Amino acid sequence: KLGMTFKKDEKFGEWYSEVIVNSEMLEYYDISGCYILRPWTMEIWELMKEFFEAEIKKMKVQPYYFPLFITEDVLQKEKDHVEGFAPEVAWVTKSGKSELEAPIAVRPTSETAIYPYFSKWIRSHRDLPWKCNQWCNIVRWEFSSPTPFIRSREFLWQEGHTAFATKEEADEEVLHILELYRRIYEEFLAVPVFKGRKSEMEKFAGGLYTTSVEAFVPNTGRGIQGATSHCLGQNFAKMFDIRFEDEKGKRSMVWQNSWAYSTRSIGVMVMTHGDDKGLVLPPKVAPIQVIVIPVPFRDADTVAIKGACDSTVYTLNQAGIRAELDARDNYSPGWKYSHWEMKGVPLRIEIGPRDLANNQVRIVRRDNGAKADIPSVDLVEHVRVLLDGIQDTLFETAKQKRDACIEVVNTWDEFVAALNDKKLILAPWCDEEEVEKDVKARTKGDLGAAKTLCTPFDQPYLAEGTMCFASGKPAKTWSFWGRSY
Ligand SMILES: O=C1CCCN[C@@H]1CCCn1cnc2cc(F)c(F)cc2c1=O
Ligand SMILES: [Mg+2]
Repeated sequence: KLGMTFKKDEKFGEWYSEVIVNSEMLEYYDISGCYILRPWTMEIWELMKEFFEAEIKKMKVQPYYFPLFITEDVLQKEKDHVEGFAPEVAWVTKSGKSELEAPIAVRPTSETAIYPYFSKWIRSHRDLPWKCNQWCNIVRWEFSSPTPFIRSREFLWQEGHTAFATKEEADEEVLHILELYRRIYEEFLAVPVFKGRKSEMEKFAGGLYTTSVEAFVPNTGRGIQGATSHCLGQNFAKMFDIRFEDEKGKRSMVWQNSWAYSTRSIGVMVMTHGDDKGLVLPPKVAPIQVIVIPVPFRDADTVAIKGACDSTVYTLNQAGIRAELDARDNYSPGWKYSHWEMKGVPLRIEIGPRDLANNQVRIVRRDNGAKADIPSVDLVEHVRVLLDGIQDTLFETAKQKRDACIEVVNTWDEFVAALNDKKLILAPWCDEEEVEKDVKARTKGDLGAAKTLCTPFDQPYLAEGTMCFASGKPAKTWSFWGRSY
């Protein structure tokens, strides 16, 4: 389908749905909250995975695959970690016509599937640090309105689960992984994020503390958790009896972390960069970075043009640039321009008789529409510079837009006004959970309540005597607040 019906700044929800379908990323499915991920998505997912997998391999993280199914007893093992989530768990109760002895859960996360085996495998300090990661699908029967990529009943993620002899080692890894997540968002998806710590209320209940990278969607004024890196402390070691014998023969509980990012990241990228012509892909995650299109003229030498296109694609591929040729004779050049713009391909190269005669190509940027005639001899260098330029421009533009949404507030009235103004709020907070609960209660509404998004590691100066915006008590920290996905 060519051309968009909806505009990003007018009907964001409809625009988003149209972009991901028209760009052939995703197809709707007959089960609510479930979606078909098509090659254009899977190739983006694989490009991110290539980076992340290489980085965790440097950390000696080993690949595993644990079963999709978890017995009821095992899942219930950790009460307070699962209890709040119980409504989201999907259960298998039958096979064919016969009832199962006991219902079996489909994994909503894999702690309870994995940790009994950590208990069995980890015996000595020589087994530590233990580092495990799996790439898999997860099922959570969410009830709030589903949004493709952002909130679905099944999604793909990686989940890392590690164990250490000391807290120091665990703390260090939490931040190392969080930096990888920042890089995935900022260096690959060109999406600006804040690193920070979740509040006691928002953290993973089963853990000691949670860190996250937080993104923001200006169009909806909602924050969104991009990825999480938790320190679990020794909570799960206690529950699952995961102990090791140290050098002196003393048995101690391990210190654990768990960390994940998911296909949600792809949805955030679409929302951030897409425009009214469709998807806009950052080159680092573009399955096709350059599409080459022959522009034949009635009596022009179509064979020579095709030859020039082939050699252009070949030269770019040899240079490690993902280039493809669209020589389909059943579509016009104009149709192809719109089609590949809809799919968000960063650069288009047009080669027609004039280009051939002047031994040049015409290059068009997807992000800003700029056109340039480039001598074929300097092609690779120019394309590399252009791709890097697009990557940087997308990030800087997104960062500028996100920063323009930040509102520093000091009073409740300013907070409410900023919230209704779809702002990302930075406010001084007394860091008390009761106050956080109170803010949630006072901002309940059909758009959802305000909550803390994170306490950013990068703290602005907090002047002596600054009061909490909500309680009037002495503020202890600056925190980001807002509505969220
Ligand atoms: O966020 C991560 C990183 C990867 C491993 N897991 C942690 C914590 C997941 C928190 N969480 C999140 N959602 C859940 C949904 C459920 F239905 C359920 F039974 C349990 C959970 C649940 O534990
Ligand atoms: Mg959830």
